[in-house]
Amino acid sequence: MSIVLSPSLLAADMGHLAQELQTLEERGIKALHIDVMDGNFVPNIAFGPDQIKMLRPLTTMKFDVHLMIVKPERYIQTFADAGADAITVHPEACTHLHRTLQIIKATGKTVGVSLNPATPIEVLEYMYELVDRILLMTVNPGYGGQKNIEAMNKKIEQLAAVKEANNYSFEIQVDGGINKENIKAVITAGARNIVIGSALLQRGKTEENIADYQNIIRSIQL
Ligand SMILES: O=C(CO)[C@H](O)[C@H](O)COP(=O)(O)O
Repeated sequence: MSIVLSPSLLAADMGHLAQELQTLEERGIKALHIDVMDGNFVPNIAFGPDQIKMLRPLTTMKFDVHLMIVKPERYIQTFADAGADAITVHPEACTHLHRTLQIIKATGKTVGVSLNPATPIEVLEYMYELVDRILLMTVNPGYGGQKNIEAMNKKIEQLAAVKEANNYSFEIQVDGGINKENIKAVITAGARNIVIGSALLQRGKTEENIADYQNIIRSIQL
């Protein structure tokens, strides 16, 4: 079973960023989740293309860029040029989701779509074949360190059932409040790419945490 662990940059120690990225890479992490927040779609502000551009030469990890911004189509090329490998947008923030997904596709980056907890998966009914990744938010987006909404496990199962029934190729990603206690439940429900911020990037404990998550993942029988 292949599970991707995607540490969230939001929880990184900004004073020692280069070192943090090196630790992640040395421990086998292949993807870094980068939350972009505009203070409008979500109440918080975080990261822009200039920071991503500066980080790009520091690591070979894939940059998985989650755009929590209104009208993301305005910035997709900018983030692609800055070094994103994967770009994810919210239907709740797009006027024309299909067009926005086509714009991402045209950049050659992988195409992701993310749903807030209150948004049902049915909004994606005609989009499933266009996307490489569906990110189910397991908290309301905007802040790291929030409590996981357990009811989202049912939504993960529902999406996994749609994927299985139709043989779709998209990856199911989850983000928000994932920790050592609940990671097994989200994977059992069907998630295969797990974003973790505050319960992974902890100064002095990051290496131990990664080993713990890798062990938990290895122990899961599906
Ligand atoms: O995108 C988020 C909030 O908008 C996530 O919650 C964040 O990336 C992960 O942080 P944590 O694991 O601490 O919940």
